[in-house]
Amino acid sequence: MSASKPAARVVAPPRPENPVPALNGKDWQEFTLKRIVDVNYNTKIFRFRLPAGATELGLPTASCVLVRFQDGVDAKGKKKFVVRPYTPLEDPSLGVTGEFDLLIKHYEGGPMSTHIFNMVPGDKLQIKGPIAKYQWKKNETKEIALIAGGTGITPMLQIIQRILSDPEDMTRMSLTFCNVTERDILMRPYLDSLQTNHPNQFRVQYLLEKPTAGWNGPSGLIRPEILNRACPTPGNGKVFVCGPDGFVKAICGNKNPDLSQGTVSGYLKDMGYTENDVYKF
Ligand SMILES: Cc1cc2nc3c(=O)[nH]c(=O)nc-3n(C[C@H](O)[C@H](O)[C@H](O)COP(=O)(O)OP(=O)(O)OC[C@H]3O[C@@H](n4cnc5c(N)ncnc54)[C@H](O)[C@@H]3O)c2cc1C
Repeated sequence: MSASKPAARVVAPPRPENPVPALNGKDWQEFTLKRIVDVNYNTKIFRFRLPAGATELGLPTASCVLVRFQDGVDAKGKKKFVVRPYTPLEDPSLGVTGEFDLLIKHYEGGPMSTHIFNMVPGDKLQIKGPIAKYQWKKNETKEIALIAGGTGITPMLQIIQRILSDPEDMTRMSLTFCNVTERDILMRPYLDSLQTNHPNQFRVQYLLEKPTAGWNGPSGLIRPEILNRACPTPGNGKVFVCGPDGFVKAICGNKNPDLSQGTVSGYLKDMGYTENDVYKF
């Protein structure tokens, strides 16, 4: 990929000079669901309205939020809550949209995803944050690889959008998006359009575990040959990894139980990458 900046950019209106963030890091706040957008057979986008006065959600890239709903009371009459982390789909601080999106996959019997899938526009959800995961700094490296499995695409989207929206950020990105079948690929038209509009800066490869007839991309499980195609050479860029535990474990080893990064193991270690080269979401 060449370093020249393409003309077309991610559609993001300019950030106001004095942004007012909705999130304050400590309080649970209620956000009203505005719209639901179908993505595929098990995943939808839930679009929430920012509260009056806020111009952005207030997330550093890349961060997640905590979501909760009350699930009855305990024996002492104290409220019980189900709490889960989610990664807003795009970085709302990129522009004044008055709203933000959560991309959520439904897990059969999963309390939070079932609760959210039962919501209708006008319903409210309690959200707290942000929880900063990785503090992206423009041009901190020339090249990055983003390796995502399933809904692990969400923090990658924050990084991609942050970089493509900043005319001064020349970082080149390679996304490897791994899914079970073709219909599991989330946001594919959007990702393809980014590749078309930013050919010098963004490329995507899809890997399917169980491809159907006619699939002419790579198939099988993630493995060094696929990673080799995507990753900068060790020491020359960063590799971001996000997905189910078994996926992350095979690629670079899981995070520690206290959620610190831990050492790099798995394929990336075998390929020569160290803790400096890898970030696990
Ligand atoms: C930092 C972080 C950010 C996240 N961001 C998102 C996001 O943007 N969108 C999104 O849809 N989810 C995201 N998740 C997962 C989310 O927090 C919940 O775990 C998920 O929605 C299931 O919650 P639940 O209460 O419905 O089901 P649970 O009762 O928690 O789980 C139901 C079943 O699904 C399985 N399961 C749960 N989560 C996963 C997973 N990620 N991969 C594979 N199997 C899983 C469980 O093992 C269980 O069998 C994120 C998780 C983390 C840790």
